[in-house]
Amino acid sequence: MQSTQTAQPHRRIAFIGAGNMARSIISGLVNNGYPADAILAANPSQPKLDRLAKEFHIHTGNDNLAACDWAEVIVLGVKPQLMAQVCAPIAGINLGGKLVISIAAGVTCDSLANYLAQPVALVRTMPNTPSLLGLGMTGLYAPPEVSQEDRNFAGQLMQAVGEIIWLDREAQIDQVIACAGSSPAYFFLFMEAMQQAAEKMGVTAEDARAMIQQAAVGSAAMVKQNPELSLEQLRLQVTSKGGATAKAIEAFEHHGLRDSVADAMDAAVLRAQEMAKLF
Ligand SMILES: NC(=O)C1=CN([C@@H]2O[C@H](COP(=O)(O)OP(=O)(O)OC[C@H]3O[C@@H](n4cnc5c(N)ncnc54)[C@H](OP(=O)(O)O)[C@@H]3O)[C@@H](O)[C@H]2O)C=CC1
Ligand SMILES: O=C(O)[C@@H]1CCC=N1
Repeated sequence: MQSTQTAQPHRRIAFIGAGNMARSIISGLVNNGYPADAILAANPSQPKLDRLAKEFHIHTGNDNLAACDWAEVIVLGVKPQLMAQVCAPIAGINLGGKLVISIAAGVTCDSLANYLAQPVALVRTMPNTPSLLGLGMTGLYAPPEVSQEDRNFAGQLMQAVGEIIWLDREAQIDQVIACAGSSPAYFFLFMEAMQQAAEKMGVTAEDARAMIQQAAVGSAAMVKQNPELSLEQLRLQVTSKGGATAKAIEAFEHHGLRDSVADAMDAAVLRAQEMAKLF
């Protein structure tokens, strides 16, 4: 895995599918100064497009083919199970000179190349929703034939919404799903469980959320700002011998938190591998 940073010119980007993830990336791009005039979102239902147009002043439309014709870079942002159906008409366009970036989980480069039915410059990415705030984490993989210029553009694009990691092997995309694509949901679940427990103790939902979210933000910042400290060391700094935290940690370990986390991450990888066979 390696990262890259080379300034790239702005190219016209069409997002095919304007759902949660596309919206996160578009928001991050525009907020980072990518020209709104060079971005188009295509989606079947209008309300999402209206919201994007109003907030980010990008082009919008319902015609995927017109969007792909206009674009120099096509970002496929539909659900994996819709990918074949969405790509079928796009395969009729000459994609020569265009770059196609997929954000879909579980759709391989081979499947995408088959769906698009022509030699095409493809980059597979696995972003996550914190991209909305410019705090995303994206893994990228490109087959060997993809040019350095296209790799640089895809890397630069995703760097506009957070950090990136280039992957040497496509299978590593599934590890990125387990570690970063899906993991915001794990953290939300953990905070949700904490909030429920706090409410059971009699803390108001509002106070519980205020305390938990600030503790989460502070903890993440401590991790980032202290790269010389292991996660274990950071945990031990909180865990006074014979104190309250020690008892809480003991309860987590007793209930097998580590095994639960490992099982959950294995399940995410397994499902991504299953999807790759299905879609
Ligand atoms: N959400 C996440 O955290 C992450 C998601 N991903 C990947 O991103 C992709 C999108 O996920 P997500 O944004 O969550 O899903 P959403 O359902 O929010 O977005 C998918 C969008 O595709 C649109 N769509 C459906 N049919 C078509 C069509 N024929 N042409 C154009 N657009 C169409 C839908 O429109 P409508 O609603 O109007 O039907 C919807 O807006 C998935 O492949 C997923 O694997 C990757 C990383 C993280
Ligand atoms: O759940 C999913 O399949 C997608 C991939 C990572 C986050 N959402």
